[in-house]
Amino acid sequence: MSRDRERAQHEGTKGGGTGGERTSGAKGSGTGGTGSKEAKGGKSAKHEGGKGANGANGARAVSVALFTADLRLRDNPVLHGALRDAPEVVPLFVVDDGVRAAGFRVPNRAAFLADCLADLDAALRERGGRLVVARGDVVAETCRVAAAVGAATVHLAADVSGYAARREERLRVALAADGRRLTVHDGTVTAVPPGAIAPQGKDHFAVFSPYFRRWDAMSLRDVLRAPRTVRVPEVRSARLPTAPGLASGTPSPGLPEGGESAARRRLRAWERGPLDAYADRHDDLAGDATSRLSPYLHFGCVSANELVHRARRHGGAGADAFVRQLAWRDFHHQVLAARPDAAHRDYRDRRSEPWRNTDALAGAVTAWREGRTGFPVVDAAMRQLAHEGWMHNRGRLLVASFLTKTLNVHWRVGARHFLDLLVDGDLANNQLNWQWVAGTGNDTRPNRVLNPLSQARRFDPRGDYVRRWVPELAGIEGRAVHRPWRLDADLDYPDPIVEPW
Ligand SMILES: Cc1cc2nc3c(=O)[nH]c(=O)nc-3n(C[C@H](O)[C@H](O)[C@H](O)COP(=O)(O)OP(=O)(O)OC[C@H]3O[C@@H](n4cnc5c(N)ncnc54)[C@H](O)[C@@H]3O)c2cc1C
Repeated sequence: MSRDRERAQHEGTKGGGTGGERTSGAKGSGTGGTGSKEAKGGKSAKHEGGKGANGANGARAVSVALFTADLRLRDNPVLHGALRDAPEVVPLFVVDDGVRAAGFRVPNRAAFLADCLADLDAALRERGGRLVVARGDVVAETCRVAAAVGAATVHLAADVSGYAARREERLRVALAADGRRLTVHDGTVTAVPPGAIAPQGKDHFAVFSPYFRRWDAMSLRDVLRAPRTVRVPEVRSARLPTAPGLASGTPSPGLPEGGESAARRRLRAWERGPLDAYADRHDDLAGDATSRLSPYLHFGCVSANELVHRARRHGGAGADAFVRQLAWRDFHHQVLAARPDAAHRDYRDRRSEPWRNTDALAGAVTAWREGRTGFPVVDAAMRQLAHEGWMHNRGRLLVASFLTKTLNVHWRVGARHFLDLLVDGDLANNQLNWQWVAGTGNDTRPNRVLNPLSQARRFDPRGDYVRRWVPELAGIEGRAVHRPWRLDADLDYPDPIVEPW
């Protein structure tokens, strides 16, 4: 049975709506979906007596909330579940060697992560607790901490990548071997859990529109309050990591501040400001009219579930359009959950053009990376990425089209560069959006090529976005900035690397 099917079957075993949880462990079935009832009758009793873990005999009862992509106190089913289980909780973050080894810890996301952890620790301290930090293999470290405090249960968010699936399985087996349980919470990372909705006889939706119809009709779980107090038992903790301690290299200068507090400030400003005009303005490159919540969603500083609830309450065309974008996020997550290899392999290839040899195009790829293609709107977007670790969605679409459709360079080359820089760099959203643009994903128009010039005229009609990011062209007024090759001016700006069309 696929992971999603299994999850779907057990969806709602506890918690209902989109917030199911699966507990497994002690009895040793080794697979998920045993349901909390069965697991509670398991070997955990051994710990109640043996290690003084559980409250039944009057001893201390402890559980572990393992934070991963849910670095928040509000609306966090993992923390909520751990606190429901036991009066004392270890809020644990493991600086995971596996993430670093896979090349996913890069300076921009490391800087953001360091902010998130500091903010989470401060929020826990306000509530009488603190964040416990460990370093090393996430499974070994979690088991070590659970054993040190005599925890019967570890709580974890369900997540979709192949790495997350392996982590969950390894943790389940290792904890069960030690007589402990793992409870996995759906609806923590996404609003609607992957697999909760699927077409008849299939494990995921490959097309967005029918997915959205079902997604929109789902009743979401209620938003959970942040706990008032968190009691943490005595346990050794490493120091809070700093950005340089998480990844070497210099972060981009214009990164946003990470953490749940910063996410709440951004959310409030977004709701008071651009949200109402989002339906009309979200494609305006210079307008800064999108939420910029993507890094906070990626690290779980705010939950997608809460954002959907709040937007629906807010109402209006802007909020509806915003909810639809959040559904795109869930859509890509359910594809990756069902097809983890889509992170690296074509989901399906319907392109008419073959890929070109990247070595032969090394100069063009470097120009693309550095924002020196000679197409101002492409270069502006690439320079925004380098400076802010973030790029406007319209920019992402057109630079990805330029690389994969105009230069015919494989999408993996562009996706890797994005993952190296994006502070919201996310395996599901990044790889599957790249595939969508490249014509190997779910796009219904696989051979569509975005023309940089017409895109620029449409989405940067006055040229403000280009002038903001390409200082060599800052003196050119109006939309003429989009075609510098037509100007009779001595500009320190490259000629187009391909013939403009
Ligand atoms: C080639 C390419 C690569 C991308 N890589 C990533 C990535 O690594 N991480 C990432 O979070 N998004 C990625 N996106 C999707 C999208 O560009 C960003 O989510 C969006 O620009 C973030 O800005 P925002 O928070 O202001 O978005 P808003 O417009 O305010 O949208 C709200 C939220 O909806 C979600 N969302 C919006 N558009 C999309 C979309 N097309 N697909 C999935 N979710 C979406 C995001 O979580 C976003 O924060 C990529 C898109 C493309 C075309």
